[in-house]
Amino acid sequence: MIRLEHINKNYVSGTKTVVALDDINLQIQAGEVFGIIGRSGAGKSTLIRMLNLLERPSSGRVWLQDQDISTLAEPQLRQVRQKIGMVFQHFNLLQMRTVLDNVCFPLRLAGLTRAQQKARALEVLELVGLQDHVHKYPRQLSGGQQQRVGIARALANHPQLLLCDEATSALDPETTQSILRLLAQINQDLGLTIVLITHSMDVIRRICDRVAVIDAGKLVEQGEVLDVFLHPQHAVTQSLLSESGVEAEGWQDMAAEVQGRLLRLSFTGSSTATPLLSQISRDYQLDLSILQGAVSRIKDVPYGQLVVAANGDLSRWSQVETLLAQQGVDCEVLRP
Ligand SMILES: Nc1ncnc2c1ncn2[C@@H]1O[C@H](COP(=O)(O)OP(=O)(O)OP(=O)(O)O)[C@@H](O)[C@H]1O
Repeated sequence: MIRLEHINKNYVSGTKTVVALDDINLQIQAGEVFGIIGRSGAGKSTLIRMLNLLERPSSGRVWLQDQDISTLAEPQLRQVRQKIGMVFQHFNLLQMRTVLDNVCFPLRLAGLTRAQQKARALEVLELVGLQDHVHKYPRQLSGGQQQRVGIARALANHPQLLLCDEATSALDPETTQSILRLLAQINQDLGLTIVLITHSMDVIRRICDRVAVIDAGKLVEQGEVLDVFLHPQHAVTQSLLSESGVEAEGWQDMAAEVQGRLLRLSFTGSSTATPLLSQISRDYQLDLSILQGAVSRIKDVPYGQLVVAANGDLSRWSQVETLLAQQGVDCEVLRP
């Protein structure tokens, strides 16, 4: 759908050059929800703005379907941008215009008549659940409702791609959930490709199919959300996960106090509901103590991680490993 090829972006201010993006290669598939996560200053905003060329790369190419859009002049780019909607952290609504007029705005720029603008605006406002608020002004709406207007405006021109720039960062947790549910529904019902940037692993966990981790302008890790959550490779990914409380970490502090073989067990899907530990304990006469645990969901898939100490006769350990593998549980030996 959209592909970044060897993208570099430098900002020069005075004698200083800031390398905001360093050789980024990224491919986003049609129909997926793709999350980009990183710490403050990592380059997330610069990266998402490359996808609609609100920022031009210092070098490298941006492909939308089979077209290299990085070489287009502004007038052609404006046409391409009509197919790429964008949602902003602080909504960016016109305060002196009604909800309806805010959504009509991009349709007017696209050359639709007033009647066509109104018909389409009402359609997308209904889609985001704001049909009863069309004549209000932004200041009369809650933050979540304002973001719904932002989403309706972004959807007005039937985009193929929706970019969300920290779309839920200014919202409280409950409103964040309702906006994330709306984005997931739009992705499913309209088949719309969504790219979002966030500093929250919770946002990634709730709606993304794939994730890329960016650190100091470099893409340090990417993959399916489930794989990255269960087997994070890069130190930044590991610390973002452990801060978000969705990874079973912190076991090191307790490891010295317990004896036996230390294991990290990763469960997904139906294996999270299987009483596997009691079965192993009973059948192999092992004492199992849980040092750390986290159980959650990635999109609709339950998953969990447990750090467990196993004590007793470990001579039949290979059978335990076979049983775990048969049940789809990944077993990593943290201490033999
Ligand atoms: N217009 C600019 N001029 C100079 N430096 C810039 C400019 N925009 C961004 N930068 C720098 O580029 C780097 C990446 O910034 P960017 O805003 O993309 O990061 P971010 O991950 O989105 O951060 P945050 O989460 O805080 O918004 C930072 O060091 C930032 O200071």
